[in-house]
Amino acid sequence: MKKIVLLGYMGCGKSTIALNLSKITDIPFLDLDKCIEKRANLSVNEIFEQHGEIYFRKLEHEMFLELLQSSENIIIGLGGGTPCYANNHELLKGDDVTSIYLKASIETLYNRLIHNKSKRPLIANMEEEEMKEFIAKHLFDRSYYYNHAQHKVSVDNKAVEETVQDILEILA
Ligand SMILES: Nc1ncnc2c1ncn2[C@@H]1O[C@H](COP(=O)(O)OP(=O)(O)OP(=O)(O)O)[C@@H](O)[C@H]1O
Ligand SMILES: O=C(O)C1=C[C@@H](O)[C@@H](O)[C@H](O)C1
Ligand SMILES: [Mg+2]
Repeated sequence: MKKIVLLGYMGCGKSTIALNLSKITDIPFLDLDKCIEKRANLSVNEIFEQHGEIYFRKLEHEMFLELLQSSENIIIGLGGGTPCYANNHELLKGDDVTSIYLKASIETLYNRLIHNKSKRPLIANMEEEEMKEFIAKHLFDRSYYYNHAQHKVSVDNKAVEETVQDILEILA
């Protein structure tokens, strides 16, 4: 069964785009972070605080494998870091997988994340200036993994509907 996998940096719009794509295609959407939270019965923040990031990355890998192995068609919205750990990037090229990197500039990411950082443990406690520098470096490191996606869609200056349309063209 087919899996449409959306990936990219925190705030690039994976959850928002996946939800909209799901409504149009009638393919169910599962958010990997939410699946992990449900399994652990803790929020992502609480998992980081109580068990540490390595524990989170293990859960994340297991849950990603589980979703890929399910017998349903699903849209999977990955966590921002998912492709960068546990060789998860190699899973982006699987036979029944269509993986799409939602590519956003540092500017776009900063402008979105600055209003919405409390639920993202990696940036929750950062000052504005520190955050911009962090995003720039982090995105640079992570791009190698994100670029293993089969397709790339730029999201800068686009409405949600436009990005969804770009994805529908890839899927056609
Ligand atoms: N195309 C868009 N135009 C404007 N704002 C958007 C767009 N897509 C998403 N947003 C906004 O950007 C923020 C981040 O989006 P979203 O939570 O979907 O990102 P994400 O990639 O799932 O992040 P995370 O990795 O942290 O889960 C949200 O507040 C959302 O409303
Ligand atoms: O970019 C990251 O490493 C993360 C992104 C979020 O989706 C969560 O998976 C978690 O906060 C880690
Ligand atoms: Mg999300």
